[in-house]
Amino acid sequence: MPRWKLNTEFTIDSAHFIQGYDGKCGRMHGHTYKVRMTAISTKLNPSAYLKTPDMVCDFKELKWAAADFEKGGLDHAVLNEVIPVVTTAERIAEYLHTETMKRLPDGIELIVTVWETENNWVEYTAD
Ligand SMILES: Nc1nc2c(c(=O)[nH]1)N=C([C@H](O)[C@H](O)COP(=O)(O)OP(=O)(O)OP(=O)(O)O)CN2
Ligand SMILES: [Zn+2]
Repeated sequence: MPRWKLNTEFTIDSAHFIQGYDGKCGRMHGHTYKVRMTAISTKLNPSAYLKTPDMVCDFKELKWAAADFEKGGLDHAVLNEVIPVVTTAERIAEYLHTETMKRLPDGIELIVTVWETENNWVEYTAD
């Protein structure tokens, strides 16, 4: 069976602190998070901009979080004010997965990878 693996990467500059963390990460600080979205599908779909079934999904739908906070994304947001759970990289990846899946056609497997620093990253998939 054919299988497409669509990838896009973007960055989000944002502030956060980890509630309950007994150390420096418990204080407000910032990261340039790098995010990779991997969308896997065995069929192609139409999109809001292309009515024929020729995309896994539109890259635009995978990159919504890269937009400015005031335009619905997470760039230049205080993550603690947006994400309703503790803002570890693990939970940020889970949140991005949940919110992105709402924007995608059915039948897509999504993998979200979030780098908090160059050397620290997490990968999230919902099974
Ligand atoms: N499993 C996780 N561990 C930590 C997370 C996380 O999201 N998941 N987050 C943090 C903090 O947000 C912190 O900002 C990161 O700190 P740290 O890894 O210490 O990064 P530094 O670049 O400052 O590293 P140094 O070794 O202190 O220079 C912590 N842990
Ligand atoms: Zn941090």
